[in-house]
Amino acid sequence: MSDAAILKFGGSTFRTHAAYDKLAAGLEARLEREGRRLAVVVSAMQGETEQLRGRLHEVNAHPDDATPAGMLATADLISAHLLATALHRRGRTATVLAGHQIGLITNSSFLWARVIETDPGPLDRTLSEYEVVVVPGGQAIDAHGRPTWLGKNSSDLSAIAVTRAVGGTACEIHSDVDGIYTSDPHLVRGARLLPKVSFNMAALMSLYGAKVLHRRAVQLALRHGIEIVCRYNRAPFSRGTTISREGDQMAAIVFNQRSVVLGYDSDDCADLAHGVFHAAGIDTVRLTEKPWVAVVGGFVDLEAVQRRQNLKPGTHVGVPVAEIRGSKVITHIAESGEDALHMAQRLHDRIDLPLVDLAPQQPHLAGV
Ligand SMILES: Nc1ncnc2c1ncn2[C@@H]1O[C@H](COP(=O)(O)OP(=O)(O)O)[C@@H](O)[C@H]1O
Ligand SMILES: N[C@@H](CC(=O)OP(=O)(O)O)C(=O)O
Repeated sequence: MSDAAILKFGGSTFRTHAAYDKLAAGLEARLEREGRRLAVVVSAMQGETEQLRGRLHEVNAHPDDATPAGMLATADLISAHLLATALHRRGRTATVLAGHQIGLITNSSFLWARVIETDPGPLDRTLSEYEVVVVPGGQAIDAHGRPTWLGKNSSDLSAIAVTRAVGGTACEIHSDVDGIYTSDPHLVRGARLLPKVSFNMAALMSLYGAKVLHRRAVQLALRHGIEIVCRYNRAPFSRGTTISREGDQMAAIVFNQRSVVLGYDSDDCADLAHGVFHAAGIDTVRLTEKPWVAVVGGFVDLEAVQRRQNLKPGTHVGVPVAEIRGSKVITHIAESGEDALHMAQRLHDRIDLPLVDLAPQQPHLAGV
């Protein structure tokens, strides 16, 4: 077991090539300060994964799942090599462990794969040889050695899986925000930083589409008691939120303009659709007051998934905006992504007011 620190840097860290040297300088300072080795999980440069998806779709609009799984994660691999080479330029020993080398074995659900086996050997051995081991996020292989993808924005999940593999108790996740806020601080005026958040609250926020942390990463961290420390992605890497068992439950307004609510003819049809999406690893919430399912976070070829699974396609109802109060949630529905933004702002403006008659998961069609 290694005592390495586990750090993750999201795609927002890498807007230019110069960012790799800046980060290498920050990592070097930490190596000199602490003397601990570093396992660093990195995401693709911002926008690169979707550029690759665009290129793939130009050639085939409906590829099989194995092809994007093999192709999209190469963006994160390139990013990992750029960081390793920036460290080499500074005279540091660093190497990359790609998806087929890190010891994470998943099922064969190529685009939303689940880790079923972890071999700590490769990470432990490599950390004993190099000061920094760089791991591209999202990549793994199935039991046949075929490339699998942990899903959109899954580098957080890779980071927690790596922490677990090396027996670590904390994982530091860096982004262009220093932590979890009461709503998206780039879109909602007055959003406030939440310094201590419980796993349940963080998981609930991710489930409803708060982009800052991957839902399954929070779940895996909870299962293994791994504390998540959210930090800003530039020096001095200020620490904003800690997610732990001791964290607080509080109020938040969560929305993701890419999420969509689908309506079905009956509760049975909605339950079936929810089950099918869930089995495919796609994040959905069954809104129980009506036969509606919220598909969270976008990047799902809804048409293809529904056709392939022989589902009668759901009708487009709107965009969900979740009002979270502790463990209770009301899902409001906005007509469009733009509307969701205005609705989130109005809800956030009254976030400190007590809410009367709060019913869990009750969808509200009317605006607020
Ligand atoms: N409640 C929230 N708290 C903080 N950030 C949020 C929240 N909801 C959405 N976000 C968004 O999440 C973004 C960070 O996630 P992401 O874009 O995936 O970053 P990275 O590329 O670093 O992983 C922020 O820039 C912010 O706009
Ligand atoms: N290739 C991944 C990278 C990732 O996880 O992104 P981020 O850490 O920036 O959310 C993606 O775009 O899905």
